[in-house]
Amino acid sequence: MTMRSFGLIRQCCNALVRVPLAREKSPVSLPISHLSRSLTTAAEALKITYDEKSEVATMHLCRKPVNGLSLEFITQISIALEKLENERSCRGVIISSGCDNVFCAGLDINEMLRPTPERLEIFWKTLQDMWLQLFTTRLMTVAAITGHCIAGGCLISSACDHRVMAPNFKIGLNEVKLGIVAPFWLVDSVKNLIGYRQTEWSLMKGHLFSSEDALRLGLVDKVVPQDQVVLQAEADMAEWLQVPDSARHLSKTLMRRDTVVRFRSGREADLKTFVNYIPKESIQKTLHSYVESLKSKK
Ligand SMILES: CCCCCCCCCC/C=C\CC(=O)SCCNC(=O)CCNC(=O)[C@H](O)C(C)(C)COP(=O)(O)OP(=O)(O)OC[C@H]1O[C@@H](n2cnc3c(N)ncnc32)[C@H](O)[C@@H]1OP(=O)(O)O
Repeated sequence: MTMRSFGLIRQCCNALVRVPLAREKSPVSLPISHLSRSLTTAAEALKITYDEKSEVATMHLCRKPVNGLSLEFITQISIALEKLENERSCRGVIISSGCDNVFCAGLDINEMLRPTPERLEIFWKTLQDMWLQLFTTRLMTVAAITGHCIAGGCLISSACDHRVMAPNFKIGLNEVKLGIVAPFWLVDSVKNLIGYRQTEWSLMKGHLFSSEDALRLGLVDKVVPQDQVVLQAEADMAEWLQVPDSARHLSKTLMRRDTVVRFRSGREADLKTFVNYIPKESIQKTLHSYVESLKSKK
Protein backbone atom coordinates (compact mmCIF):
# COMPACT_ATOMS: atom_id res chain seq x y z
CA MET A 1 0.00 0.00 0.00
CA THR A 2 1.43 3.41 -0.89
CA MET A 3 0.79 5.77 1.96
CA ARG A 4 1.91 9.34 2.18
CA SER A 5 0.96 11.99 4.63
CA PHE A 6 -0.25 15.32 3.32
CA GLY A 7 2.68 17.59 4.14
CA LEU A 8 0.69 20.63 3.22
CA ILE A 9 -2.13 19.72 5.48
CA ARG A 10 0.10 19.00 8.43
CA GLN A 11 1.81 22.27 7.81
CA CYS A 12 -1.47 24.13 7.84
CA CYS A 13 -2.75 22.32 10.87
CA ASN A 14 0.31 23.22 12.86
CA ALA A 15 -0.08 26.92 12.26
CA LEU A 16 -3.33 27.93 13.75
CA VAL A 17 -3.11 31.60 14.25
CA ARG A 18 -5.44 32.75 11.56
CA VAL A 19 -8.79 31.08 11.14
CA PRO A 20 -11.05 30.07 9.53
CA LEU A 21 -10.11 29.24 6.01
CA ALA A 22 -13.46 27.72 5.16
CA ARG A 23 -15.68 29.03 2.41
CA GLU A 24 -18.12 31.89 2.81
CA LYS A 25 -15.98 34.16 4.92
CA SER A 26 -12.63 35.84 5.20
CA PRO A 27 -10.00 34.84 7.77
CA VAL A 28 -10.04 36.48 11.15
CA SER A 29 -7.55 36.53 14.00
CA LEU A 30 -8.22 34.23 16.91
CA PRO A 31 -8.38 35.47 20.45
CA ILE A 32 -6.06 32.91 21.97
CA SER A 33 -6.73 33.79 25.59
CA HIS A 34 -9.25 30.99 26.02
CA LEU A 35 -7.46 27.92 24.75
CA SER A 36 -9.30 24.86 25.87
CA ARG A 37 -7.56 22.12 27.73
CA SER A 38 -6.40 19.02 25.90
CA LEU A 39 -3.83 16.34 26.49
CA THR A 40 -2.68 16.63 22.90
CA THR A 41 -1.02 19.50 21.08
CA ALA A 42 -2.65 20.95 17.98
CA ALA A 43 -0.01 19.23 15.84
CA GLU A 44 -0.88 15.80 17.24
CA ALA A 45 -4.63 16.28 17.20
CA LEU A 46 -5.26 15.60 13.52
CA LYS A 47 -3.39 13.11 11.40
CA ILE A 48 -4.05 12.81 7.70
CA THR A 49 -2.76 9.97 5.57
CA TYR A 50 -3.40 9.33 1.93
CA ASP A 51 -3.36 6.02 0.13
CA GLU A 52 -2.52 6.72 -3.50
CA LYS A 53 -3.65 3.30 -4.66
CA SER A 54 -7.17 3.51 -3.29
CA GLU A 55 -7.30 7.32 -3.66
CA VAL A 56 -8.66 7.51 -0.14
CA ALA A 57 -7.48 9.73 2.71
CA THR A 58 -7.87 8.97 6.37
CA MET A 59 -8.54 11.76 8.81
CA HIS A 60 -7.55 10.47 12.21
CA LEU A 61 -8.99 12.52 15.09
CA CYS A 62 -6.57 12.34 18.02
CA ARG A 63 -7.42 15.18 20.35
CA LYS A 64 -7.16 13.33 23.62
CA PRO A 65 -8.84 12.43 25.78
CA VAL A 66 -12.20 12.47 23.92
CA ASN A 67 -11.80 14.44 20.66
CA GLY A 68 -13.64 17.40 22.16
CA LEU A 69 -14.35 19.85 19.34
CA SER A 70 -12.52 23.02 20.31
CA LEU A 71 -12.22 26.00 17.98
CA GLU A 72 -8.66 25.05 17.07
CA PHE A 73 -9.65 21.45 16.39
CA ILE A 74 -12.64 22.21 14.16
CA THR A 75 -10.49 24.75 12.32
CA GLN A 76 -7.91 22.03 11.70
CA ILE A 77 -10.60 19.65 10.46
CA SER A 78 -12.02 22.35 8.22
CA ILE A 79 -8.64 23.21 6.70
CA ALA A 80 -7.86 19.54 6.15
CA LEU A 81 -11.20 18.95 4.44
CA GLU A 82 -10.63 21.88 2.15
CA LYS A 83 -7.17 20.61 1.22
CA LEU A 84 -8.49 17.12 0.52
CA GLU A 85 -11.36 18.52 -1.50
CA ASN A 86 -8.82 20.38 -3.65
CA GLU A 87 -6.51 17.38 -4.05
CA ARG A 88 -7.77 16.15 -7.39
CA SER A 89 -6.67 12.56 -6.99
CA CYS A 90 -8.43 12.15 -3.66
CA ARG A 91 -11.88 10.56 -3.98
CA GLY A 92 -12.81 9.67 -0.44
CA VAL A 93 -12.06 10.28 3.21
CA ILE A 94 -12.45 7.98 6.18
CA ILE A 95 -12.84 9.75 9.51
CA SER A 96 -11.50 7.70 12.40
CA SER A 97 -10.53 8.24 16.02
CA GLY A 98 -7.33 7.79 17.97
CA CYS A 99 -9.08 8.13 21.34
CA ASP A 100 -9.79 4.93 23.26
CA ASN A 101 -13.48 4.00 23.13
CA VAL A 102 -14.55 7.46 21.98
CA PHE A 103 -15.13 8.55 18.41
CA CYS A 104 -16.00 12.08 19.48
CA ALA A 105 -17.59 13.39 22.70
CA GLY A 106 -18.97 16.42 20.90
CA LEU A 107 -18.19 20.07 21.36
CA ASP A 108 -15.48 20.82 23.85
CA ILE A 109 -17.73 22.09 26.62
CA ASN A 110 -14.99 24.47 27.76
CA GLU A 111 -15.71 26.53 24.65
CA MET A 112 -19.14 27.32 26.08
CA LEU A 113 -18.08 27.96 29.68
CA ARG A 114 -17.64 31.66 30.46
CA PRO A 115 -16.73 32.39 26.83
CA THR A 116 -15.64 35.70 25.37
CA PRO A 117 -18.33 36.93 22.93
CA GLU A 118 -15.76 37.22 20.14
CA ARG A 119 -14.49 33.68 20.47
CA LEU A 120 -17.97 32.26 20.90
CA GLU A 121 -19.05 33.79 17.62
CA ILE A 122 -15.99 32.52 15.74
CA PHE A 123 -16.43 29.11 17.31
CA TRP A 124 -20.00 28.74 16.10
CA LYS A 125 -19.33 30.12 12.61
CA THR A 126 -16.42 27.74 12.22
CA LEU A 127 -18.54 24.81 13.33
CA GLN A 128 -21.28 25.80 10.88
CA ASP A 129 -18.71 25.99 8.09
CA MET A 130 -17.10 22.70 8.94
CA TRP A 131 -20.48 20.98 8.99
CA LEU A 132 -21.44 22.46 5.62
CA GLN A 133 -18.14 21.38 4.09
CA LEU A 134 -18.55 17.84 5.34
CA PHE A 135 -22.24 17.64 4.47
CA THR A 136 -21.74 18.79 0.89
CA THR A 137 -18.24 17.60 -0.02
CA ARG A 138 -17.65 15.93 -3.39
CA LEU A 139 -15.60 13.33 -1.50
CA MET A 140 -17.16 10.06 -0.41
CA THR A 141 -17.11 10.23 3.40
CA VAL A 142 -17.14 7.26 5.77
CA ALA A 143 -17.16 7.54 9.57
CA ALA A 144 -15.30 4.72 11.34
CA ILE A 145 -16.96 4.98 14.74
CA THR A 146 -14.82 2.99 17.16
CA GLY A 147 -16.41 4.43 20.30
CA HIS A 148 -18.99 6.82 21.74
CA CYS A 149 -20.29 9.37 19.29
CA ILE A 150 -22.12 12.09 21.16
CA ALA A 151 -23.82 15.36 20.12
CA GLY A 152 -21.11 17.19 18.11
CA GLY A 153 -19.67 13.71 17.40
CA CYS A 154 -22.99 12.78 15.85
CA LEU A 155 -22.78 16.05 13.89
CA ILE A 156 -19.67 14.65 12.20
CA SER A 157 -20.96 11.12 11.68
CA SER A 158 -24.39 12.15 10.41
CA ALA A 159 -22.83 14.53 7.89
CA CYS A 160 -20.88 11.62 6.38
CA ASP A 161 -22.22 9.37 3.62
CA HIS A 162 -21.72 6.05 5.40
CA ARG A 163 -21.12 4.94 8.99
CA VAL A 164 -19.55 1.83 10.48
CA MET A 165 -19.75 1.52 14.28
CA ALA A 166 -18.38 -0.77 16.98
CA PRO A 167 -20.86 -2.53 19.31
CA ASN A 168 -21.80 -1.44 22.83
CA PHE A 169 -21.25 2.29 22.45
CA LYS A 170 -23.60 5.28 22.49
CA ILE A 171 -24.55 7.64 19.70
CA GLY A 172 -27.00 10.51 19.42
CA LEU A 173 -27.96 14.00 20.46
CA ASN A 174 -27.97 14.51 24.23
CA GLU A 175 -27.86 18.33 24.20
CA VAL A 176 -30.92 18.77 26.43
CA LYS A 177 -29.00 17.04 29.22
CA LEU A 178 -26.64 20.02 29.13
CA GLY A 179 -29.55 22.46 29.09
CA ILE A 180 -28.94 23.38 25.45
CA VAL A 181 -30.62 22.54 22.17
CA ALA A 182 -29.06 21.05 19.04
CA PRO A 183 -29.12 23.45 16.06
CA PHE A 184 -31.78 22.83 13.40
CA TRP A 185 -29.24 21.81 10.74
CA LEU A 186 -27.80 19.09 12.96
CA VAL A 187 -31.32 17.94 13.83
CA ASP A 188 -32.16 17.87 10.12
CA SER A 189 -29.17 15.73 9.24
CA VAL A 190 -30.13 13.19 11.92
CA LYS A 191 -33.79 13.36 10.88
CA ASN A 192 -32.72 12.59 7.31
CA LEU A 193 -31.33 9.30 8.64
CA ILE A 194 -33.82 8.11 11.24
CA GLY A 195 -37.02 10.00 10.50
CA TYR A 196 -39.11 12.58 12.32
CA ARG A 197 -40.49 10.74 15.32
CA GLN A 198 -37.30 8.99 16.42
CA THR A 199 -35.45 12.30 16.08
CA GLU A 200 -38.09 14.22 18.04
CA TRP A 201 -38.25 11.62 20.79
CA SER A 202 -34.50 11.22 21.22
CA LEU A 203 -33.88 14.96 20.96
CA MET A 204 -36.43 15.83 23.64
CA LYS A 205 -35.13 13.12 25.97
CA GLY A 206 -31.45 13.58 25.19
CA HIS A 207 -31.45 9.86 24.52
CA LEU A 208 -28.29 8.21 23.28
CA PHE A 209 -28.87 5.10 21.19
CA SER A 210 -26.86 1.94 21.61
CA SER A 211 -24.87 0.91 18.52
CA GLU A 212 -27.36 -1.89 17.97
CA ASP A 213 -30.41 0.43 18.09
CA ALA A 214 -28.59 2.92 15.90
CA LEU A 215 -28.14 0.18 13.30
CA ARG A 216 -31.81 -0.79 13.48
CA LEU A 217 -32.88 2.85 13.00
CA GLY A 218 -30.37 3.72 10.27
CA LEU A 219 -28.27 6.13 12.34
CA VAL A 220 -25.35 3.89 11.41
CA ASP A 221 -25.06 1.47 8.48
CA LYS A 222 -23.03 -1.38 9.97
CA VAL A 223 -21.96 -2.63 13.38
CA VAL A 224 -18.80 -4.73 13.45
CA PRO A 225 -16.31 -5.63 16.21
CA GLN A 226 -14.21 -2.67 17.29
CA ASP A 227 -10.95 -4.01 15.82
CA GLN A 228 -12.64 -4.44 12.43
CA VAL A 229 -14.31 -1.04 12.15
CA VAL A 230 -11.56 0.66 10.16
CA LEU A 231 -11.04 -2.36 7.89
CA GLN A 232 -14.77 -2.51 7.24
CA ALA A 233 -14.86 1.23 6.57
CA GLU A 234 -12.06 0.77 4.02
CA ALA A 235 -13.84 -2.14 2.36
CA ASP A 236 -17.13 -0.23 2.23
CA MET A 237 -15.35 2.82 0.85
CA ALA A 238 -13.86 0.70 -1.95
CA GLU A 239 -17.33 -0.56 -2.79
CA TRP A 240 -18.80 2.95 -2.76
CA LEU A 241 -16.03 4.18 -5.06
CA GLN A 242 -17.21 1.81 -7.75
CA VAL A 243 -20.02 4.31 -8.32
CA PRO A 244 -18.90 7.14 -10.66
CA ASP A 245 -17.95 10.11 -8.47
CA SER A 246 -19.93 12.85 -10.18
CA ALA A 247 -23.18 10.85 -10.31
CA ARG A 248 -22.78 9.91 -6.65
CA HIS A 249 -22.06 13.49 -5.64
CA LEU A 250 -24.95 14.89 -7.68
CA SER A 251 -27.30 12.38 -6.07
CA LYS A 252 -26.09 13.45 -2.64
CA THR A 253 -26.52 17.12 -3.56
CA LEU A 254 -30.05 16.40 -4.74
CA MET A 255 -30.98 14.58 -1.54
CA ARG A 256 -29.38 17.15 0.78
CA ARG A 257 -30.50 20.28 -1.03
CA ASP A 258 -33.47 21.10 1.24
CA THR A 259 -31.32 20.85 4.36
CA VAL A 260 -28.62 23.02 2.79
CA VAL A 261 -31.11 25.66 1.61
CA ARG A 262 -32.63 25.80 5.09
CA PHE A 263 -29.17 26.05 6.62
CA ARG A 264 -28.08 28.90 4.36
CA SER A 265 -31.18 30.95 5.05
CA GLY A 266 -31.12 30.25 8.79
CA ARG A 267 -27.43 30.31 9.68
CA GLU A 268 -27.27 33.99 10.70
CA ALA A 269 -30.27 33.64 13.03
CA ASP A 270 -28.80 30.38 14.34
CA LEU A 271 -25.54 32.19 15.13
CA LYS A 272 -27.36 34.99 16.94
CA THR A 273 -29.32 32.47 19.00
CA PHE A 274 -26.14 30.65 19.98
CA VAL A 275 -24.15 33.72 21.01
CA ASN A 276 -27.10 35.20 22.92
CA TYR A 277 -28.18 32.01 24.62
CA ILE A 278 -24.91 30.39 25.76
CA PRO A 279 -23.67 33.20 28.06
CA LYS A 280 -26.99 33.30 29.98
CA GLU A 281 -26.48 32.67 33.65
CA SER A 282 -28.99 29.80 33.76
CA ILE A 283 -27.23 28.02 30.87
CA GLN A 284 -23.82 28.61 32.40
CA LYS A 285 -25.02 27.02 35.64
CA THR A 286 -26.34 23.93 33.89
CA LEU A 287 -23.21 23.54 31.77
CA HIS A 288 -21.06 23.93 34.85
CA SER A 289 -23.01 21.27 36.77
CA TYR A 290 -22.77 18.94 33.76
CA VAL A 291 -18.99 19.28 33.64
CA GLU A 292 -18.83 18.70 37.39
CA SER A 293 -20.94 15.57 37.02
CA LEU A 294 -18.57 14.27 34.36
CA LYS A 295 -15.63 14.79 36.66
CA SER A 296 -17.31 13.34 39.74
CA LYS A 297 -18.39 10.08 38.11
CA LYS A 298 -14.84 8.78 38.64
C1 LIG B 1 -33.08 27.65 21.57
C2 LIG B 1 -31.73 27.71 22.18
C3 LIG B 1 -30.66 27.32 21.23
C4 LIG B 1 -29.31 27.46 21.89
C5 LIG B 1 -28.21 27.02 21.02
C6 LIG B 1 -27.34 26.04 21.73
C7 LIG B 1 -26.54 25.27 20.74
C8 LIG B 1 -25.85 24.15 21.42
C9 LIG B 1 -24.91 23.41 20.53
C10 LIG B 1 -25.28 21.99 20.40
C11 LIG B 1 -24.32 21.14 19.64
C12 LIG B 1 -23.53 20.24 20.22
C13 LIG B 1 -23.41 20.18 21.69
C14 LIG B 1 -22.31 19.31 22.22
O1 LIG B 1 -21.64 18.58 21.54
S1 LIG B 1 -22.05 19.45 23.88
C15 LIG B 1 -21.09 18.05 24.31
C16 LIG B 1 -21.95 16.87 24.58
N1 LIG B 1 -21.13 15.73 24.93
C17 LIG B 1 -21.31 15.00 26.00
O2 LIG B 1 -22.23 15.17 26.76
C18 LIG B 1 -20.32 13.89 26.25
C19 LIG B 1 -19.74 14.01 27.62
N2 LIG B 1 -18.74 12.99 27.84
C20 LIG B 1 -19.04 11.73 28.20
O3 LIG B 1 -20.17 11.33 28.32
C21 LIG B 1 -17.86 10.83 28.46
O4 LIG B 1 -16.73 11.63 28.61
C22 LIG B 1 -17.62 9.79 27.35
C23 LIG B 1 -17.51 10.45 25.98
C24 LIG B 1 -18.73 8.74 27.36
C25 LIG B 1 -16.26 9.09 27.63
O5 LIG B 1 -16.27 8.56 28.92
P1 LIG B 1 -14.91 8.13 29.63
O6 LIG B 1 -15.27 7.52 30.94
O7 LIG B 1 -14.10 7.34 28.68
O8 LIG B 1 -14.11 9.49 29.81
P2 LIG B 1 -14.38 10.63 30.88
O9 LIG B 1 -13.59 10.34 32.10
O10 LIG B 1 -15.81 10.87 31.05
O11 LIG B 1 -13.77 11.90 30.12
C26 LIG B 1 -12.38 12.13 30.07
C27 LIG B 1 -12.13 13.61 30.29
O12 LIG B 1 -12.72 14.32 29.19
C28 LIG B 1 -13.64 15.30 29.68
N3 LIG B 1 -14.73 15.45 28.70
C29 LIG B 1 -15.57 14.51 28.29
N4 LIG B 1 -16.40 15.00 27.36
C30 LIG B 1 -16.05 16.29 27.18
C31 LIG B 1 -16.54 17.34 26.34
N5 LIG B 1 -17.54 17.17 25.46
N6 LIG B 1 -15.96 18.54 26.41
C32 LIG B 1 -14.93 18.77 27.27
N7 LIG B 1 -14.43 17.81 28.11
C33 LIG B 1 -14.98 16.58 28.04
C34 LIG B 1 -14.09 14.74 31.01
O13 LIG B 1 -14.61 15.74 31.83
C35 LIG B 1 -12.81 14.14 31.54
O14 LIG B 1 -12.02 15.23 32.00
P3 LIG B 1 -11.07 15.05 33.28
O15 LIG B 1 -10.08 13.99 32.89
O16 LIG B 1 -11.94 14.63 34.43
O17 LIG B 1 -10.47 16.39 33.49
